[in-house]
Amino acid sequence: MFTGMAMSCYSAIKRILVPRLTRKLSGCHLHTCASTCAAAPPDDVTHSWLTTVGGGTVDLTKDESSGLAVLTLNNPERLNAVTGNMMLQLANIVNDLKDWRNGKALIVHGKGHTFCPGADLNMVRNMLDSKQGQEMCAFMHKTLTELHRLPLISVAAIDGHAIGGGSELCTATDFRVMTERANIRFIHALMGVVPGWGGGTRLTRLVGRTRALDLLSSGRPIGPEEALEIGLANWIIPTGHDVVEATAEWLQKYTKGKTEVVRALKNVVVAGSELPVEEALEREAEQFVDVWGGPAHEEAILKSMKHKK
Ligand SMILES: CCCC(=O)SCCNC(=O)CCNC(=O)[C@H](O)C(C)(C)COP(=O)(O)OP(=O)(O)OC[C@H]1O[C@@H](n2cnc3c(N)ncnc32)[C@H](O)[C@@H]1OP(=O)(O)O
Repeated sequence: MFTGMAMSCYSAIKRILVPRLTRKLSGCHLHTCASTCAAAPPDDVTHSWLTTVGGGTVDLTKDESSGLAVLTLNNPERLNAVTGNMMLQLANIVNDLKDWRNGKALIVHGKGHTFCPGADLNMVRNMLDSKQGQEMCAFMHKTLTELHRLPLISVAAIDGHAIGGGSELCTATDFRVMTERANIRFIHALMGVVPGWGGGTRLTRLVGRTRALDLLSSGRPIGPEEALEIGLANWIIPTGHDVVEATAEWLQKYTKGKTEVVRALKNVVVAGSELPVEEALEREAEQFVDVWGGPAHEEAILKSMKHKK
């Protein structure tokens, strides 16, 4: 009997603790899952030529008290096309945001009245050899996957064009808001390629198989009304408002809670949408334990409030 009990204790410990320890030891959490890491080339290989393609910057401002970060693609002469240098800066910013403990939300937008027309075509023209294409794709694929998994509620604020890689970038946030004059365009097929920054997969999950195939294979622009109707966009920014300010105000309904609760909720949703169900359920339980009895929970229980609205 003792042996039987010991065995069942052992298997329970093995089932619950070993995967957690393994994850901790390997440093593999939601941001850096092994499958995505495997897609990327060694960093030094890609960095060596990405640094040679300059122009533009990616800027980040972080407000420690509200927990809101604003990421700006800043290459307005080329409508914020993404150069190699900007790809590296974007990856560094995503890494920085992973460790930002006060972070609750992120707005991604483009400088001037446009979002992003994808990769810098001047760069793309010089890298038609498939090895560089593969390296650039793997680098952006990893960066945007990690952006998508950040424990922050993220929104792409789209004014003007989101084309090619720009349309892929806007699928890497949790929400998309658009101005009346904005359009999202998966132009890839008309350029003789398919999405390579993870946007094809994210689009399919967002709008479903048939609609994704329609948008990807036609390469037609999608305006704000249609984007809203098919669930690609979540709000239309009223004309005449500052895009970032209006988006920050719109976001507030999602970020009223305490930082740890907002972050835990995002982690639950990432796990629920990406992991096999048993693993996702385990992650959800872990996030629950993390916030149970915490300051937000204690405050709410002590107030014993009624939720009438
Ligand atoms: C896996 C990733 C794959 C990719 O992302 S590949 C890139 C796909 N993107 C594209 O093909 C978009 C190309 N651009 C366009 O179609 C048009 O510029 C666009 C966005 C409709 C805007 O048209 P307009 O409003 O008439 O503006 P415009 O054409 O005069 O552009 C203003 C300046 O911006 C430049 N620009 C636009 N998109 C760019 C890009 N992707 N790379 C490099 N430069 C780009 C454009 O060349 C022009 O510069 P300039 O005034 O000629 O010096």
